[in-house]
Order: sequence, then structure tokens, then C-alpha cells
Amino acid sequence: MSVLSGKVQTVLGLVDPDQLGRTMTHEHLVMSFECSYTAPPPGDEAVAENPFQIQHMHWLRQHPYSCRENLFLSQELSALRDELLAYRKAGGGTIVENTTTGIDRDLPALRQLAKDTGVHIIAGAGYYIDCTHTEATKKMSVEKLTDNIVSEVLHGTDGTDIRCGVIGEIGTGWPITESEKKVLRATAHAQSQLGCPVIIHPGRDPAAPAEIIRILQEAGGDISKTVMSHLDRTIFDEGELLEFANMGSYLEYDLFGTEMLNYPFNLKVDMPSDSQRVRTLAFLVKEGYEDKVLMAHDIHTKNRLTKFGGHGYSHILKNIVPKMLTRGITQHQVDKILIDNPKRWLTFK
Ligand SMILES: CCC(=O)NCCS(=O)(=O)O
Repeated sequence: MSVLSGKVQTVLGLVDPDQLGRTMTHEHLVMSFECSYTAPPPGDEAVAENPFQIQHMHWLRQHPYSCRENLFLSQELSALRDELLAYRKAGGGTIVENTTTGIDRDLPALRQLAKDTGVHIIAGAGYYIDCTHTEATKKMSVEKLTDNIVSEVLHGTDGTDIRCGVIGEIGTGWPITESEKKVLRATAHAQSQLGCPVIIHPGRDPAAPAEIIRILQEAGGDISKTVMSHLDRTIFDEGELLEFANMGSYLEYDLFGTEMLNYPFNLKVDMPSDSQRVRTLAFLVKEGYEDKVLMAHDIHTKNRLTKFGGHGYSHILKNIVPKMLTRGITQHQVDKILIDNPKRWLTFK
């Protein structure tokens, strides 16, 4: 039994799980997503260089990764403070901040945002996808990676005494690289030492989530305390979704607010609309998975902030929940998805 057992670890210290309230389990507040820059379509270069004007907002929603300036959420601390205050006003209590090594995690900024706004913020330990692994990271043994992750939870992160409360988002692509497999095994080893929550970013292929669960399971991970993120752009077939759900992880729909015609990271994927996401949640609830579903917006670009005409961190609470209630999901089930499931996942064993 560790000192963390039965508690949730925020950037301001340990809290009782009952204090969390409504929780978005997959957001970013301070990060950069430069690693995913994608060249704009031919002819659109001038728009990409001059993005934040009302007449360009539709273009930005369609091509969020083709404008470098849009990829630096870390430049928007004042807007983020306003966002979190609005989130609290809308009934939000907690945000899990999924920024890991490789995409510019900033623990002191998260601590300041938590102090300024009263929102509980839980930071993420570990490593993002392969292209952000340094040469030094790629050379590390699973044991060394495990030690690093454990230390980020027990002692502090990035040279501070601020501790992470989850492992992840742990990044993987498709196919999963050797370096990513080592990080997954280290994640499982760290989780079995700490009894902590884990959250995974899968590659963009329907086979990726199950393959990741197998790797974690073989390395001793606790799948019942693991979240599979981004299912909205990964598994589309209902039969395949139920087969994956049977493996026992939490099932996260975390791209609420993103609607784009051409998903640049996998042109074969049709990104669903929010209405289609709600329909999938209703399907999972009907099939008996109401204790496994989680929701979030995964905000990781500036154009999604209300300052730039975006939906902000309160979109689910303000717009999506009312829609869920008209689509066969009860208030009790909504509370499970937004309060009880996050609380159970985030509590250390
Ligand atoms: C760091 C943010 C992130 O990885 N978001 C996932 C975007 S997507 O792969 O679902 O498009």
C-alpha cells in the first residue's frame, strides 16, 4: 500500500477522489504540436501565414496543422486561464493534461493555472510518439525508461518537484516502432509498481488499439486502469468496436469539437461529426459499457480556443451533454461518464 493509494495526484498535490467533479480525461493546456506540422494545400500558403482573422477561421478548422503558429498552445497562457475559469463556471472540476515528453510539457505553467483557476489539473508522465523520441530516449533500456516514468510520478518532473498523476498520453504510431514498444513495456512496469492510471494514444489503424493492449498485458499492465484514446478516428466498425471493448480498457471519445473533411494524418479516415460521436456513445451505453466510456476535446491547437472562435473546453458540458440526453443516454449515465468513470480511473490502487 503506497502513500498514493486511494488518492488522485494533481499538480498541486494529492486530493480525495470525491473532489474531482466533472472531468475531461484528455486535454492539453500548455504544449506545442510542431512535430505534426503538415504543408498547406498548394495555393493556400498565404492564408497559413496570416491565420487568425475571421475570414480564415473555416480554413483553420479544415487545416489546423498547416499553420505553424496554430501549433503553439504554450503561447496562450492568459487565454487558457480564461478558458479554465469558464470551464469551472460551466460545471467542470478537473482536467487531465496529457502532454508528455516530446511535445513541450510545462509543469510550472500547469501549477500556476491550477492555482489561478481552482480547476484540478493532473499532469502526464512518459513519452509521446516515436518521431519525438530523442536519440538518448531511443537508446534507453526498458528498465531505465521505467525508472524515469516512476520518478515523474513519485518525485517530480522536468527538474521540478511537481508530480504527474497519470502515465500518458503514451504515443504510438502504426506500425508501432521498437522505441514505442519499449516505452509501452516501461509503462506497464511502472503501472504495476505504482497502481496508477495509464492513457494511450494509438496509431491510426483499427488494429492498433488491440495490439497495444496485448503489449501492455504481456508486460504486466493493468488494462482495467488503462484508457484507449482517440477511438473516434480509429475504430469505425461496430463489431470491431465491441470486440475491442471486451478487452477491458476504458473507451475514450476525445475529439469532440473537431470536424474536418480531410483528416491529414490518414486520408482514408472520415473524421466523424459530434452527432456521430454521440451516436457511438449511445451505442456503447446500450451495449452495457456505460462504466467504461470517457469523453474529452483533446484541444491541441490554438484555433479551438474561444479566443480564436473555437469551441473551448466547455463545449461538452454546454452543448454535447444536452444532445446526449436527447439520444437515449440518461443523466445518471452522463454522470457516470463525466464523474464516476474518471474518478475510478484516476484513483491510485
Ligand atoms: C498531442 C495531441 C494529439 O496527439 N492529438 C491526437 C490527434 S489525432 O491523432 O487524433 O488526430
